[in-house]
Amino acid sequence: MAGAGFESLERCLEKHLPLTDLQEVKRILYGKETRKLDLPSRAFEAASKGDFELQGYAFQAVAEQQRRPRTVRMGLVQNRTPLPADTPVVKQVTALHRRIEAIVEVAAMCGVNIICFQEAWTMPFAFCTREKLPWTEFAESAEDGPTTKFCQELARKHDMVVVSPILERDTEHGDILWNTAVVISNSGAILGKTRKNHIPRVGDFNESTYYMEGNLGHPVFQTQFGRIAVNICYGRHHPLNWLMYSINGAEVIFNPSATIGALSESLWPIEARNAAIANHCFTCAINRVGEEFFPNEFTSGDGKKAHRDFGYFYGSSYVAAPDGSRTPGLSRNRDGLLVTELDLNLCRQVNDIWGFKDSWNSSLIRLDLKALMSCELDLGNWRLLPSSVSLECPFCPLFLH
Ligand SMILES: NC(=O)NCCC(=O)O
Repeated sequence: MAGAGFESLERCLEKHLPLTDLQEVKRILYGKETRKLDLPSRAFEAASKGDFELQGYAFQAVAEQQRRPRTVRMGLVQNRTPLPADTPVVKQVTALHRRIEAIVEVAAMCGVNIICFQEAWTMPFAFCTREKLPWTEFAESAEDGPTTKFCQELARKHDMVVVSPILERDTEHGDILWNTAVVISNSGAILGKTRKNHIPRVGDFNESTYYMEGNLGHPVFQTQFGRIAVNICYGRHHPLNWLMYSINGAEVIFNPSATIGALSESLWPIEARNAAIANHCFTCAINRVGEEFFPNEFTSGDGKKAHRDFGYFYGSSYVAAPDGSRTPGLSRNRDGLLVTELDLNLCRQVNDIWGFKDSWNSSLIRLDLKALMSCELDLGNWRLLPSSVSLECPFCPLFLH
């Protein structure tokens, strides 16, 4: 399996295909071409100085007579952990804050309205080890931990919504851990938080040693720039998860991830993109970059020899649109910022053409009415919760309100 030596699928195609073939291959593989964004030269200079990649693309919607375009710019950040995993915890967190601060400065130059970082961005992805200390020391309060305060400053300074996926310690409720994303308004206020709904138990992804499946359902956050949701990493393999965020009104669903080539690289271009198509929304898939080594060897009960590394995190962050088109990916081997301009009107335009969600939406409305009117339900596997209008599916974290 290729590591850092293989830069990206796009570079490989561009290097080896004649131009006319390349255009056809891209049309079939990537859908309607995204326009390259004209980003300021000082942003490219700052990115080059900071040694990270900067790419920008725009998706287009048709001009409507009665709605103005709802144009917003998204920033997706992928990065390696700058310091070795055995460096003191606070030093690692501080180094990551400095790195992200520099990338967010460039995002601001590019007019980004909403920025999202990778899963558990303040730490190495140490859950493979199954050791508790020092890794649990990376956990912070979602409400007033140092990383949330740092992101609130960024949000205020740059007038930017910040989506900050962290390892959360819920100090108000028994000090337990969660895999959480904090959503911070461009005013600096905390809009809320959302928790990873599906926890992997595959290969070295031993996350269930640390935290449970999320208990916050599928919240959607109304920001000044549109309605957003966060489907954390492993949640992207579960179509009903994307569906619920979309039914709850999300126009853009972020998928901050940490995943390795040997496990998921062939699924990566398909899953978030398919979710954008199936749910008539934009999806933003973000993955970390590079290799991380841990002080002690570990195994995961799968017959593999004891090892100290997680494997190769292949970056390749991208954005997909409801019409099935997508941006090229960031590279597999460099830190990067992907700036994407979206017209959110495209969600409804594609919904009107394909209508994939219409049957879901109409049946949900019927369920709500039935629950409200009689509270007598015959819904197979669904059961009525005390609120009388909420239904819970026993097989997956689906809640209907
Ligand atoms: N972080 C995480 O959930 N990874 C699981 C592996 C995958 O989803 O590709």
